[in-house]
Amino acid sequence: MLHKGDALLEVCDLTVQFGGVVALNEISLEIYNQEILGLIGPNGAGKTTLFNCLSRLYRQSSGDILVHGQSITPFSPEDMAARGIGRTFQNIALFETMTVFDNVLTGAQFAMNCGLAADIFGGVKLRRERGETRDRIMHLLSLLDLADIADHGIADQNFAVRKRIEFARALAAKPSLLMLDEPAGGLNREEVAHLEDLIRQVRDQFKVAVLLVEHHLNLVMKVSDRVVAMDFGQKIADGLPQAVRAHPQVLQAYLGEDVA
Ligand SMILES: Nc1ncnc2c1ncn2[C@@H]1O[C@H](COP(=O)(O)OP(=O)(O)OP(=O)(O)O)[C@@H](O)[C@H]1O
Repeated sequence: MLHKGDALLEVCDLTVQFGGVVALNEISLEIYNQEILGLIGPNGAGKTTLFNCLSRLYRQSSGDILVHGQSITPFSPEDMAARGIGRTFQNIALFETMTVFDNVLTGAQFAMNCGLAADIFGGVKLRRERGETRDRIMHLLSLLDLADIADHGIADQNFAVRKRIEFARALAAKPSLLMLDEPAGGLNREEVAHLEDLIRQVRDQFKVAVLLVEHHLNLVMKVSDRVVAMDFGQKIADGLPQAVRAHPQVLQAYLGEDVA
């Protein structure tokens, strides 16, 4: 049984306003160690705003976010990786001129808080010579079925492969929470099934908690230990996937969409 004291991350009465638009309205939720939390909600519910606030790309108007009980309000996005919060992006931003291996290596550099791009590029050769980092990255690449293309460039890789590379890069930073922003976007049915296995495998092997923001409801319901549903910037349900799926306010929010 999970207790509040075990929370890895706590969102406390968080409000975000863009001019007159209240994107998040006093939302509170917790993420526990090594749990997979799915975050769902129709368009405009506030999922991306919350995600960006957790990454410190956005600043809240009021409320707080705690990681291991400590407020992350003063931190920058670069600080977050060093504090064990990793993320992937909806629109993949990989370094096009670098190899697959070196792209993943940049994630390991973030973990060491070498946030500046200059440090990353300057440090690549040095890092590469360090056996432990290399072995760890090769292990990650194997797990993600990328080992065979470790020395290949990014430019030739298709969308699904790029997503796995981004996944590997986020894990290279040794996060305790991995935030996945619509990882199923643009994937076919087979690739989504693979992603489902991958998310569980990653949680089990790397002992990370996972926050999964996703429109693909079947994936969320299958893979998550717990699901939080949002609508109009508020939390409308929080519980086991089947209970959230059947929740009247969730059904109402998704009226006309295939949630049941
Ligand atoms: N940068 C911004 N400036 C102004 N309004 C914004 C900004 N970002 C989000 N919003 C507004 O905040 C509300 C929540 O948007 P958000 O993108 O967080 O929802 P979402 O649940 O991620 O939606 P989607 O599933 O379509 O990505 C919406 O009304 C949106 O128009």
